[in-house]
Amino acid sequence: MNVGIKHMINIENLINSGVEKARKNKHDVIVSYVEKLDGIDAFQFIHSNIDHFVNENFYWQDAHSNLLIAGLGAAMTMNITDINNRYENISEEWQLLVERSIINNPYPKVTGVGPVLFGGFSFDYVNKESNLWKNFSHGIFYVPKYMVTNVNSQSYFTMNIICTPDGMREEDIEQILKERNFILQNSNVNNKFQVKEKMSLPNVIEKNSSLWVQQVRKAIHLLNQEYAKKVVLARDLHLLFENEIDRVALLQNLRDQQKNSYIFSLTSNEDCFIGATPERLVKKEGKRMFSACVAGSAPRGKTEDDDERMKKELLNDEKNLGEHQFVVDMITEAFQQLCESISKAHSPQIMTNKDIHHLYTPVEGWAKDKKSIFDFVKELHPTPALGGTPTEVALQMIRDFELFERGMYAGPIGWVDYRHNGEFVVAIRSGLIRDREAVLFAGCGIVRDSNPEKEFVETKVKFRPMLRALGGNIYE
Ligand SMILES: C=C(O[C@H]1C=CC=C(C(=O)O)[C@@H]1O)C(=O)O
Repeated sequence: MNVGIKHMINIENLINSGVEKARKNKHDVIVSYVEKLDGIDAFQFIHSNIDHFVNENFYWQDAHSNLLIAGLGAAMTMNITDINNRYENISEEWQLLVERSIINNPYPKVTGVGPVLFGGFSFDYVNKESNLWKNFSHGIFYVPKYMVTNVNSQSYFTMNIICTPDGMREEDIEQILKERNFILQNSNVNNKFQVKEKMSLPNVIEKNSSLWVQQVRKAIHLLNQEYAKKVVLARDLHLLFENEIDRVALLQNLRDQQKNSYIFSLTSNEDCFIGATPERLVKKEGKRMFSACVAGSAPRGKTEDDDERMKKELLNDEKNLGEHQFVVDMITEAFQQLCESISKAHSPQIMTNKDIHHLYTPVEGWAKDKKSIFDFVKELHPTPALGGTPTEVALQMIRDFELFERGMYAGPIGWVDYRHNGEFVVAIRSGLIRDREAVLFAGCGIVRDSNPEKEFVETKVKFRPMLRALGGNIYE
């Protein structure tokens, strides 16, 4: 792999310009340097270097594996301090950072290269203090130090360096260049991934299951009193392993097993939030906006005929269609507010994943001037696929009835690049990994004619992707 001297000189010059600009303007400057490097695979990049960046790394793979982004280290971090203005604050901070950056990108038409902000927001704006989510709090975003983007069969390497008004010493610059070369040499294609040891079988702790069914029953009672129309209630499942969980192996299993899902992983200190979700919240490509209504579910059939029957039944099932329609109405309304024009399918289609079928209605639009991806996230989250209808009543029911703290589960997670394109998904089919423990989450849309026992069975199906990837297949 060519880690060339020419690049080193260019980077050094760029850092010096960054330091000068930072000094002159008395604010931090991000210097971003993009190279096209054949043969670096985003996953390979993560697994070869993760031991040196255990506290800050992320991985993203879209549902068609068209775009893979992997990041290591944090050039800068944005924490959410003011929960009420979280979308606006992150958006403004990002805008400012981009305006103040120096970017050397010979490939300006390529999405997801150069400075990229990756991260997520917690599901609820009212978060109880919880030990489980101590490393994520209300959400976290960071610009990686090193990043690989795989798109359209090409590989790009981005390096982001923060220059402060205090300047940078010669040794620091040398150190940065050394680190870059080390990482690139490590990421060599011959360095094939191997699971270190087979994961031990976990002890799966299914606590509060009958209590959860009771809570769902109580919620249905309230829905029947017209308190709300729909609420999504979730439960947690704890897995305890003998040894520390191999996160790279888990990521690899999700990639192998959940072919048409978005695969995401976000590490903050010793914790990793990871999952394989089928659900896009919003994607921005210039002014083109895409969202997806994904709600209403049926398990896969055991035979092909059975599977076809399941799909047909789902497409005609009143309860599921009703549950789905709340999501369609809400996303359509949000798009009508933020877009100049919109289009959507007239009736739901089927989206099929390894374990489950969903009702699915894509929605598209052309954004009004100056609308950022964060404006869309703010308006869309939480859709009734994750919260309920009406939103605020549903949120209160979730706070009252759920038996765990959602944290980042079901929240928006994703990325935005320096040209303000990006994508956010809803972080379901997910879990939090800490040392030997995994906490998984799964929920269901509850409406007036829901059956609590059937909803419980549906959560089992939704736990399967994470359970299988972790080797704890109690619900197969
Ligand atoms: C809340 C979850 O799923 C949502 C997304 C798709 C279908 C759903 C449903 O059919 O209930 C849920 O609304 C979850 O998987 O944890």
